[in-house]
Amino acid sequence: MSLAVRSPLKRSLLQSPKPTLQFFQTRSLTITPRALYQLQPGDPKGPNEPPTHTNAAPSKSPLKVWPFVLIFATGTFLFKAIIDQRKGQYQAKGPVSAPLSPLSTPTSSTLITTQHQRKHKMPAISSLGAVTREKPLWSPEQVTVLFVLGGPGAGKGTQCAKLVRDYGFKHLSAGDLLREEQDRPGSEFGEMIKTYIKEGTIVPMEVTIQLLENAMKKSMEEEGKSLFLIDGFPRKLDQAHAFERSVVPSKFTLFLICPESVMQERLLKRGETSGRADDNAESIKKRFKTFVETSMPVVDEFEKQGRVVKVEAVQTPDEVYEDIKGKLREKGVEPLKVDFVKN
Ligand SMILES: Nc1ncnc2c1ncn2[C@@H]1O[C@H](COP(=O)(O)OP(=O)(O)OP(=O)(O)O)[C@@H](O)[C@H]1O
Ligand SMILES: O=c1ccn([C@@H]2O[C@H](COP(=O)(O)O)[C@@H](O)[C@H]2O)c(=O)[nH]1
Repeated sequence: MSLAVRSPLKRSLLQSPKPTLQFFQTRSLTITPRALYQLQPGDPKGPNEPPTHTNAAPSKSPLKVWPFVLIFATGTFLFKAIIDQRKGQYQAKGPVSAPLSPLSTPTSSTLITTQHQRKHKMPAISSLGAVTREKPLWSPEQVTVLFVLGGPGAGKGTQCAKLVRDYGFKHLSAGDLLREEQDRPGSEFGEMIKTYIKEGTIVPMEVTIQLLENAMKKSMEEEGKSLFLIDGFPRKLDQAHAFERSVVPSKFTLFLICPESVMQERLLKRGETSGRADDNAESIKKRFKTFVETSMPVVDEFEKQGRVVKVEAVQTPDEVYEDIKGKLREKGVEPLKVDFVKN
C-alpha cells in the first residue's frame, strides 16, 4: 500500500528538476560577493546590526515553496499510513480495559489483542503478556511442573490432595483459578469465564496461562515452593505449546484413565453439593465432548514424546493413589522423607 502511495509523488519530484534548480538560483543571489554589491538604504551598517528594510521583491515563483509543502505532506501522509497500519495489527477496535490486579503483571503495560481474542470476541486485554514471551520464564531446573490430566470427574483433584500431603507439591487447579477469577468483584473476564465453564469449553489460553503464572510466582515468593502439580491443564494444544514455550517446560503428565459412565456418576453425585454450574447432566455431556475432541490430542502429543504416565482411576481413591506412587517412583519422584524420633 505504501508503495502505491509513494511512487507517483516520488516520480513527479524526480521528473521535475526545475523547482530544485530555481531554489539554488535564488539562494545564490544572497551570497553575492560584497564587492559587487551596492549598499541600499536600510541595509545593515555593521556586522551586528540587523537590516531595517523589507523591500525585497516577493518571489513570483510558487515553485520555491511547493517542493517543501509536497515533501512535508508526503511525509505526514506516509507516517500516518504506517502508524494506522501498525495499530490495525496490534489493537482491537473496541474499548480498552484497564489492568486488574490478579491478572496483571506489574512490569508490563502492553496492550495485546491477538487474532484469537478477536475471533472469540474477547475484550482487549491489558497486561496479559505471559503467552507472548518467546523464551520460558523458568527452566526445568528452577521449577518442576507435573501436569495432571483426565476426563471430568476422573479424580484429579482427589489424587492431587494426596500428592500434596506426601510429596510437598504446590497444587494449582486451572479450573479453581478460573472460578476464582470469575467470582472476583470487578473482573473484566468474569462473565466470559462463566459462559465457557457452563458450556464446558476452554477459556482462551491468555487468561488461564496468566493466572497460572501469577499463582506460581506467588507460591515461589511467599511459600518458597517451586514443585507444582498443575491440575486440569493444558486442556488444549495451543495452551500446552504456549505454556511450555513461555512459562516452563513440564516434566511429564500424569493421566488418569476412567470411563465416561463412571465419571458421569461421580459428577452427578458431586453436583448434589458442589454448587458448581457445570455439574449437571447437560454441561457434563458438553465437557465430555470437549475432553475427547480438544483435550485428548494434548495427551496424545505428550505420549508421542514419551512424557505421559498413565494410571487407571476406577478403583477406590486409595488404590488409585498406590498405583500413582508406584509410577512416580519409576520416574524418580519420591515422597518427602519423614524422620520419626523414637522416645
Ligand atoms: N477413585 C474414586 N472413586 C470414587 N469416587 C471418586 C474417586 N475419585 C474421586 N471421586 C469422587 O468423584 C468426584 C470427582 O472427583 P474430583 O473432583 O477429584 O475429580 P476431577 O477429575 O478433579 O473433576 P473435575 O475435572 O470436574 O474438577 C468427587 O466427588 C470425588 O469425591
Ligand atoms: O485450562 C483450563 C481448565 C479449565 N477450564 C474450564 O474450567 C472448567 C472446569 O474445569 P475443572 O478442571 O473441571 O475444574 C472446564 O470445563 C473449562 O470450561 C478451561 O477453560 N481451561
